[in-house]
Amino acid sequence: MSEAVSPSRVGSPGGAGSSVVTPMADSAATWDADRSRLSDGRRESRIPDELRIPSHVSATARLRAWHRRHLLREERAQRFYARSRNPERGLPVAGGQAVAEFIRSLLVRRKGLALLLLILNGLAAVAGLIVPRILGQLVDDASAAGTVAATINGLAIAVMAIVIMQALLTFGARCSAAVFGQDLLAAAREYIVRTVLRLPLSRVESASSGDLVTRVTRDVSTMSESVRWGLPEAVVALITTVLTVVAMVLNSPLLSLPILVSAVPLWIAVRRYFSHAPMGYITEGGTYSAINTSLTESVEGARTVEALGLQNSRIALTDEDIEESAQAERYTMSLRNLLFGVIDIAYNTPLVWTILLGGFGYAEGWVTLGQITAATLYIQAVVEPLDRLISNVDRLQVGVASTTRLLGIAAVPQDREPTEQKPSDSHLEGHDLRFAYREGHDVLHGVDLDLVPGERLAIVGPSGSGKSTLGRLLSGINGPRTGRVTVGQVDLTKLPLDQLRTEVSLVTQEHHVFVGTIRDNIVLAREDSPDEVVIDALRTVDAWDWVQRLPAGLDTMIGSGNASLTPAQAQQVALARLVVADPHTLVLDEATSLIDPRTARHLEGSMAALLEDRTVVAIAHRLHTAHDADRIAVVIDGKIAELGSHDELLAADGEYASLWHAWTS
Ligand SMILES: Nc1ncnc2c1ncn2[C@@H]1O[C@H](COP(=O)(O)OP(=O)(O)OP(=O)(O)O)[C@@H](O)[C@H]1O
Repeated sequence: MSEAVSPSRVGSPGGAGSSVVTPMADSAATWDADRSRLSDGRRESRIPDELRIPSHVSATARLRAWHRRHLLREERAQRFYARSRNPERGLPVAGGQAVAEFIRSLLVRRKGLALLLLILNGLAAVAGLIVPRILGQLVDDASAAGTVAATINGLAIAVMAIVIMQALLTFGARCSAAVFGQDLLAAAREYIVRTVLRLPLSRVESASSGDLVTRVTRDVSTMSESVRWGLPEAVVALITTVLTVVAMVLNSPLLSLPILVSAVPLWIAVRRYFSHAPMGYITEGGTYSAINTSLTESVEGARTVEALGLQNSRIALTDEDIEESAQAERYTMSLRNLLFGVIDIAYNTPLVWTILLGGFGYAEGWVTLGQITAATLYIQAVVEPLDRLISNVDRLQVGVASTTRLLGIAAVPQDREPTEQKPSDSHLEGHDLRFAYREGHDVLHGVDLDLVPGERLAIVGPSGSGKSTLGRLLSGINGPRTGRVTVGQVDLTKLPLDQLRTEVSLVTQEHHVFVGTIRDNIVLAREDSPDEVVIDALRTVDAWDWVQRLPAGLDTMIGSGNASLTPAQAQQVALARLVVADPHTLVLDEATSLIDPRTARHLEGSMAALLEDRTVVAIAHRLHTAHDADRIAVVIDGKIAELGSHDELLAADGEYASLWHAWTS
């Protein structure tokens, strides 16, 4: 007699083997979608041949070709950006206003530290600006007849004292910047962790895991880098630059004309850069997510890739992703090159003009030698902070792009609105349940189900008929499109998640083992559970024997990089976790299918005590599970076609009866 009982699986390899079929079919669909992604032109990574720059052409032709390529990359970045802003296509990207509000909220709470940072940097910058002025005075005094050596010595000592003071102020400013940056970073990280943890499960599942992982790893580290270093450095550089220019004007308005004039092209270049860079960097981040998504899919589906011979298409897909990312990086690189080119010209030319203008002004008696000296020193002095300002602003742009992606996670709409309502009892009821994974494609069509507290209901039906979807709705993972699932008259979607899990829990084949001790893994839902409760739970699921044989017993570290558990043991740990959580209703979706049939029957036997007095909805893939149930719901094409006890359904001689006869014959 076959153990495989889901009607569509009758005749397919039974037991654990059958569980491989569905994932492979699902994965094949994903791979097919990937292949069509390759062929439908959405991926457009390569630069067309006509835009390739031939080797022996004139400089103007090269410049024109470079410009055409730049425009082409810009167009592609715009298209990629538009796609990534579409919330239907995975995790959204936040707008500039949300980023500004986020940064403002971080800064407002650290006003004191931010002010100290500004004051110290301002004083250090002012100290640095006094030195050229004194040196200019020194030149004037030295060139004037009759200046006594004591005056010159006094000025030299003043320069030394100011340089020492500036060094101390700079040191203090850098220390406060580091503290400020670390504090901001910690706050930002806490915010991200909180945000990710409150993501609705239904949205996490529909988002690409590669994208989510890229956001919480690369984007967090990029944002941190720019917050820790980019922001304080940019503030310091900005203060120094502004004060240097002010000092130049105070020293000689005439000699500051060249630097003021060169600010115009610089302003234009910076504006142009700012209007394009955010999109470029967001696109760049999106392409990293795409690479991670393809790689994650390939690694997770390695068996399917091998079984279906998809290696070449996976490699081609990853190549396309990498090429697309390279093009996005080249686009932002050309934006930077353009900006830095203009900056180089903008601050080298004024030096020449200042000296020329200074010579002319000196001859005309408009300026002194000291003013010319101070002006040239100021121009030299403005180069370094200006350079730092621009490169840190660029770093901030990358950080802002990452922040928009991180805040995009927070923009994911919630799928439930928790209220204070408390269920009056443990009566679970579903009424007129309709649900669609894709708009306009309902997979449940008005299901009504009234569970009697304490009953055991088995759901059977062909593959794809909607059994698991119904299970997800009954356990509150997804909210129905229409209708309500209530426990004690309260909608499941109106219960806070931690309360929901003590009312009803879904148990699936995905039994995750977290890194930690066996005890940690079991007390997740009720962290203060004593060891006796943990051991009882392990006994209930028949796991205590093997756990106590482990060298460290309950303290044995499991999860990635530690002692590995067999699938059956991992499932037992997951079930023990559930025993401790103690919900009054359990939805079991293939909960025992990975365990070999004998162990499964044994486990089901030992779970009888747990299941007693609880409402159990078992999505049944072995007909004996259905046979033992109080009632059986036969789901066909998203509707309950039959509902009744084993005997009643056999007597009715419908779908269930024919399944049963096929299984027992
Ligand atoms: N995440 C999803 N996104 C889109 N469609 C989905 C998703 N999950 C399930 N579906 C579709 O919804 C329908 C019902 O699926 P469901 O998994 O509920 O059926 P099932 O009866 O549990 O099947 P099986 O016994 O094979 O697990 C199927 O057509 C399936 O392809």
